[in-house]
Amino acid sequence: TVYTDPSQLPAFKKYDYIVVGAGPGGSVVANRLSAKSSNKVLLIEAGSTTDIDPTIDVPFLCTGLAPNTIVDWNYTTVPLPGLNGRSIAYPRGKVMGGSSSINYMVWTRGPTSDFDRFAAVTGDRGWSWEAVSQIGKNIENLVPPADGHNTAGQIIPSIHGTNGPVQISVQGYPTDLDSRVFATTRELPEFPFNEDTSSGNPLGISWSQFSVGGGIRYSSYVAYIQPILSRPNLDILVNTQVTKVIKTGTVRGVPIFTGVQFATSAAGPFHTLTATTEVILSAGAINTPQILMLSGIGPSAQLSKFGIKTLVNLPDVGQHLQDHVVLPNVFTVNATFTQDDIARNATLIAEDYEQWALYKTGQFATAPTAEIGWGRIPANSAIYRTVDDPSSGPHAPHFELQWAEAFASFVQPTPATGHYLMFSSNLVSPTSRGSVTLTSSNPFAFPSIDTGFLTSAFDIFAITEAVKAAKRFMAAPAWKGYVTGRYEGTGFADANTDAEIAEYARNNAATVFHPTGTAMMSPYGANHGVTNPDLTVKNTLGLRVVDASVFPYVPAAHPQFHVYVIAERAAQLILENL
Ligand SMILES: Cc1cc2nc3c(=O)[nH]c(=O)nc-3n(C[C@H](O)[C@H](O)[C@H](O)COP(=O)(O)OP(=O)(O)OC[C@H]3O[C@@H](n4cnc5c(N)ncnc54)[C@H](O)[C@@H]3O)c2cc1C
Repeated sequence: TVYTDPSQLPAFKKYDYIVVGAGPGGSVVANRLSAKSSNKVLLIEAGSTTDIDPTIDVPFLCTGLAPNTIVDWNYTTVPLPGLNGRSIAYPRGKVMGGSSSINYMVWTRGPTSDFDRFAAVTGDRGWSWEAVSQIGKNIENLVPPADGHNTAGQIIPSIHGTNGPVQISVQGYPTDLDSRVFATTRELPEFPFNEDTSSGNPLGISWSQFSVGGGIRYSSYVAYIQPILSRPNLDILVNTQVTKVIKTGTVRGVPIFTGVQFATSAAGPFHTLTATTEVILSAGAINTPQILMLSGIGPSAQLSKFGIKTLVNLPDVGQHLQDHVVLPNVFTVNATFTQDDIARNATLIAEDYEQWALYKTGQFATAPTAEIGWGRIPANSAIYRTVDDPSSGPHAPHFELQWAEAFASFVQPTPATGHYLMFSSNLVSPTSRGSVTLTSSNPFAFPSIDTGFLTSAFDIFAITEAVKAAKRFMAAPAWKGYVTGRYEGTGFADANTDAEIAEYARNNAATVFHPTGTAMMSPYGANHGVTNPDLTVKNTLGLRVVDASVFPYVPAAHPQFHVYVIAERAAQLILENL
């Protein structure tokens, strides 16, 4: 049953598990635990059902879902020193499916060494690539792209699953841009073609894969919750924010946290419920640490500042926030049609929408970004004289390259005329780390988010190298006559020296929306970290975190796949314990 207000919950109902948050983490856990009919599961989500915005389903319209919408938490960061003091929008999905309902649907698996590093730093081989790769495959259902084109040579089907809940597909409707990108891979040996960057060795350039199937977005809601709405042992409570977890007892001095408090506004009323077995926090990398701290689980110095009694002193709650930096480099192009023309033409939008609504085909049935590439800074770079390579291994990327046939900027509005190509340089192995801290003991007050972007020597070096790589790429013969210049409005046209490129990066960079690490895993018994390798919260009982907060390092990839992986394994661990 889906309840839209806490007052609707029948008083007699008891739950074995209460899952907080319906993003990829919470959706998977709620599904897998309720697959066993004797488990009674309650899933609580702060946002509403997805029908609040029908464009959620439309892949092409993803960029309109945030910031400043009803399906976004509408956070902004603090002024970021590395971005010349700019505060940036920090979208997080607030709707069933969480951020997977508003994300850009890019589907990537990181390098094998990322998972092996998780295993190494947690002391749990269960997180190694070898151990999780089958779990990952079982999540996927590879289907044809929306235009049904032959994808031979654009993906290696044998490494993907075909029976899992999340439909994935190669980008649809190839364009001129695609031919030029792949022509460049033949012209410049520095940028090799990689038939499938999800193989565990992502280096090189490939067709993009998306969590899109049959022309619609496959969010965690569509994949994991919608198909099981009729399960009698699963209840879902939407529009309701969990304000803290509650200590319900103690075993040999260890506090049990199986209670939750929730409300729809700061004015209350505040309701409570106790799970008979476990509470699973899947509120995402910003809200999970906020809930922990509001509950008295976190750095005691910070908690006492807001009059919150420390029940479990865990200094790393909210710390070690790691995210990827996006820097959209805009080129002007000699074209008669780019995606810019769609945004400027209401008739075209209406037509494309109608085609999508009727047939789930056409421009709107595919995501707006095109190819994807992953690269490393040269091994003989000067930076290595002072800094160790922060990547997880020799096949792990430092930066990502991504194309779209349109203007894109986080600081400039789209110009009313002209045709553009966006070629972003993203930093995916940052050494900078930030934090999520409380601003108040009021659970409805926004936490303070500091991403720490571009505050380390390595990060500014790597983003500068990534811009230079993008420039070399676009100087290949394949772009002759098409690319007419670098866009002036963002300062890109004048970013020539390393110092100028660094300044241009500080003025234009934003987030790829991949926060992780704020409840990071560490070995059992370690006095750092927040969660154990089985994702239980240290020095507690009955409480687990299953979401992007637990990664000790941000994956060098778009992370949704990785969140599904940790959630599938977490569900296995919970079920095995019974
Ligand atoms: C704009 C955007 C674009 C992105 N693009 C991509 C992409 O192309 N590819 C990719 O791989 N990744 C992408 N990501 C990242 C990816 O979506 C996230 O890593 C992933 O969704 C994280 O899953 P999660 O379960 O940890 O948290 P979330 O998906 O954020 O889910 C958390 C859920 O918990 C709910 N919640 C929070 N607090 C409470 C509370 N107190 N009580 C009740 N419920 C609560 C939230 O409303 C939300 O529904 C993008 C993210 C965004 C925001």
